[in-house]
Amino acid sequence: METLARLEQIILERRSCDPETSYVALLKREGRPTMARKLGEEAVEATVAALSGSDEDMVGESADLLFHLMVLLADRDIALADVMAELDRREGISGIEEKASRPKEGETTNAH
Ligand SMILES: N=c1c2ncn([C@@H]3O[C@H](COP(=O)(O)OP(=O)(O)OP(=O)(O)O)[C@@H](O)[C@H]3O)c2ncn1[C@@H]1O[C@H](COP(=O)(O)O)[C@@H](O)[C@H]1O
Repeated sequence: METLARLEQIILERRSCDPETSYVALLKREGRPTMARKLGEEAVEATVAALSGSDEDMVGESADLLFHLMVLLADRDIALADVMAELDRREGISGIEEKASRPKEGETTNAH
């Protein structure tokens, strides 16, 4: 957690650096669609590692995935603390229970 908080600060600082020497600044220059594409690619790579890679592959791809998520959150001006707060809010709520409480397909939340 401390590591992610530090990474968040580093990313905020590096965004305004020279894209020739900073990958974060390069992603900023390329723009949000590139950041989003990279996040998607890293998610796929992590998925492949989970299914057929070594533990080392899985660790590496997970780190890439978290890094690119943090870059995108920074670009959206969303604080890591907000994501952590959402996870805290969900603590103790079973995913099964939460899914079952959603409106069924065809149902609307507004009674007319
Ligand atoms: N944690 C990371 C980090 N993890 C992954 N990466 C980079 O993310 C990229 C991952 O992309 P790929 O695996 O797809 O590699 P690739 O195929 O070469 O990339 P593309 O050609 O597809 O763009 C690589 O360039 C990695 O070096 C990271 N780059 C930076 N950081 C952190 O961000 C800090 C600031 O970095 P700079 O802005 O580069 O100074 C660093 O000190 C680190 O703390």
